[in-house]
Amino acid sequence: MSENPKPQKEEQPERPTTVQTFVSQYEKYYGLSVLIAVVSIITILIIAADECRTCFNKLEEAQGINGEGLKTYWVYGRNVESGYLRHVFKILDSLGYKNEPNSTNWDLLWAHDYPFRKLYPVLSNLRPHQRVNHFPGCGYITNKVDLAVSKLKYIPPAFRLPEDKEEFLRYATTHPSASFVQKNNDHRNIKVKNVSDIELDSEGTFVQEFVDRPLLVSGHKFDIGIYTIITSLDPLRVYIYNGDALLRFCPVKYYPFDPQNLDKYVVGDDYLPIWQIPALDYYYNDLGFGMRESLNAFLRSKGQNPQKMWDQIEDAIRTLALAKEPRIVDVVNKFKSKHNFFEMMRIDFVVDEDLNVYLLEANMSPNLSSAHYPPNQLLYEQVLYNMMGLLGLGERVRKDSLAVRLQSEEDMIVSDKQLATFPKECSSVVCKSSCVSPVCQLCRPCLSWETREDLVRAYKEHVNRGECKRIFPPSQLNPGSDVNLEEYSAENQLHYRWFLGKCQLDSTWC
Ligand SMILES: Nc1ncnc2c1ncn2[C@@H]1O[C@H](COP(=O)(O)OP(=O)(O)OP(=O)(O)O)[C@@H](O)[C@H]1O
Repeated sequence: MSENPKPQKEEQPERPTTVQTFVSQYEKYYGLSVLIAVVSIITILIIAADECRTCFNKLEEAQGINGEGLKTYWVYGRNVESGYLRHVFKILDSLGYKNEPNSTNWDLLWAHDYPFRKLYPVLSNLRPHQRVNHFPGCGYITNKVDLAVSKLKYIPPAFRLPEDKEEFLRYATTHPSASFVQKNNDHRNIKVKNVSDIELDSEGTFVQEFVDRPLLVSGHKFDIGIYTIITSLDPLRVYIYNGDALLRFCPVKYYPFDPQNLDKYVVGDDYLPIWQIPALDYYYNDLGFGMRESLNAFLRSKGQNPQKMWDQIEDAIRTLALAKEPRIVDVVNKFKSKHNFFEMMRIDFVVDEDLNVYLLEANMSPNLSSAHYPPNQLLYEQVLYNMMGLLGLGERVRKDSLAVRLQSEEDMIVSDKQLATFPKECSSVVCKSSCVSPVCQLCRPCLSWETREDLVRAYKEHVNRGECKRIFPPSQLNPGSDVNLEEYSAENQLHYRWFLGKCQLDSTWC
């Protein structure tokens, strides 16, 4: 034995066979491949995650979430910088909106001018939550000629010239005591004329019977402007701002009447404001009544019943909206969804000595600037505030966008039980077995998705209506509204019935 043993001979590896070489090579490359695959998958995942984040950001952007927690609006109109929309901006600001001039992701477009021709590519493809303050085709109501010659109840007879010249002359012959005003589309410079002075061949004009014997206050003729909001077409829902009305007086006393003196019978830009009318001074200036209540108090003091006048005004608005609805719907149908649009206009009336009401004009973008008459600021802001509330543009639930977020939030605001009506009928055998009967159509199993959505909107409007009053569907308590369901479209009949059902459960819906 040697003391220093030789280190054992290292075991020599066995020399590999061809197959073994192949397997070993394969394992080497396989390991590498797995490594490459794993690295690739991780890379793909990282890129995908990043993409997802971008997508999500884009989605948020598309929904109008701007990270600052503010809803956004966009303005369309000429010379907006001059400030005539100041009160609109103020209300939007207080409701948590910010102006986004360069974005397409706005929640609300406030258009002072008719926007649908110039902005058709944008407005024909709106996202569900985006709202615009006009309906495409609203001109069927607000265009002066269209309105005047529509031969509707409450509108003084009017004739398009030169087309209806013969008809006009026949009318003038059979109504020898009538006098007329000739107007054009811009309506300016109207003047009472004898039939012989009317320019019968003047293109683009119309002639309208003049409402004589107007109701006077302190000797002044006046008109009444009613702020009217159409929230939906097909089914139709129309509201008025019921907190007040705009009363504008002619600057010069009506009698002795002189057709040459327009200040006696035309309410112009420099009208006499209510706070300068002696007979209303106590009600308006001392008691703090609004314009509407001041007039009511004045009429009552003369032994007249003002309700006669307001009932006719509501009926006139209802009649007008119902008559024009189908034509506006035809235009709206060229757009992606009718639910993007609403309308707020001011409809002007004159009243005669017997409190008969005449509808003269519907202004598409009524003046909301108090620059000329600063005390009107409160009226304009209250009209806007109540209108925004009604339309859900100033919801109580704080949102970054008008886009719907959580279903649970929506359910909290309105769920099936709020929409349920006619409990007895809906649990009857008839409604259990079929949806044919008109009332059964409102029971939950029979409600289409689209109808349910309409009812959700109607419900929200009712609870958010503030000082707005529903004019259509008409109140079931209003004796002035003789409802003839046959004259309504199927959608409007269904909607009317639902309001009737709500009214039977809770009188605030009547
Ligand atoms: N047919 C009529 N009968 C009696 N008065 C009329 C008639 N048409 C117009 N007027 C008077 O002339 C005023 C202005 O007419 P209208 O509203 O038709 O035109 P406008 O110049 O566009 O007015 P606005 O400033 O209200 O837009 C009315 O407020 C009313 O006092």
